Amino acid sequence: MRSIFITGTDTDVGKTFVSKLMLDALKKDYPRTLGFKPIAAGCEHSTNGLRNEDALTLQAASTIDTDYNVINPIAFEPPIAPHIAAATQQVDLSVSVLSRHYKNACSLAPDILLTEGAGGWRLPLSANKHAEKREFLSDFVAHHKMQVVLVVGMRLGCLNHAVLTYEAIKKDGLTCVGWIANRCVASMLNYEDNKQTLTKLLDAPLLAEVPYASNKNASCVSFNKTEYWSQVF
Ligand SMILES: Nc1ncnc2c1ncn2[C@@H]1O[C@H](COP(=O)(O)OP(=O)(O)OP(=O)(O)O)[C@@H](O)[C@H]1O
Ligand SMILES: C[C@H](N)[C@H](N)CCCCCC(=O)O
Ligand SMILES: [Mg+2]
Repeated sequence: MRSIFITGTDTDVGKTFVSKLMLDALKKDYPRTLGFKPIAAGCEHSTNGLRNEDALTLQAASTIDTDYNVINPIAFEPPIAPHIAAATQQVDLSVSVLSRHYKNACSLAPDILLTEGAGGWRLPLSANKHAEKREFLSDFVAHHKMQVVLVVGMRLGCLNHAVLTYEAIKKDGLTCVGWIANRCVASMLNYEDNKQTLTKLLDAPLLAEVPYASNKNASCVSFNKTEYWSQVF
């Protein structure tokens, strides 16, 4: 099984949008695909319990048919930082709890498991004055030695966010197998110059470019893979 973690330069940069396109593209070479959204903040009440749009998107794009709760085991209603929602509801958000859910997803024997983060790389799972008592979502990714794909939301400010995220991934001892340029805004001035800058600053290949979809629907855009895509996947 290949275990890929999808991180982004921030919340709302297109991790889910790109994950859906990746799951679509990967099923040719990896028949059993599974998207996994361990923590979702921002859910709607349904008759079956809380439901999150990202997790539903991943569920629909996966070839493995499984229960919602496997794909999204930890769901909070308010669209806020998950550790704050967890504290309010006295829910244990930790690497050990996430690992239990991760093992459950792995037990379905996917050829590829695509785990979508929440927010950016250093998302807190718990906050404590004492550094040794803190946990971050990145600790969970490091614990399972996942390969990381960085989604860069191509908008002003992304250079700083992309370089800092890349540095943190490396510092955590993980491999960023590539980055994806997602045109999440209608127009970015000097887009090509920004893309070229990132190809020089990030020591990881550009795997694909995703055009802007004016209707915000990932089914309406083509996923433009580079020559590096097939080397990585
Ligand atoms: N290439 C694109 N073209 C048009 N709209 C896009 C594109 N990428 C993302 N969007 C839109 O931007 C919004 C944020 O995207 P998305 O939900 O995928 O972000 P995210 O990084 O997964 O956020 P979160 O941190 O909440 O999981 C969505 O409305 C999505 O449809
Ligand atoms: C609600 C939002 N869309 C995400 N699900 C959660 C983003 C948390 C970001 C936390 C932070 O880094 O400030
Ligand atoms: Mg998302």
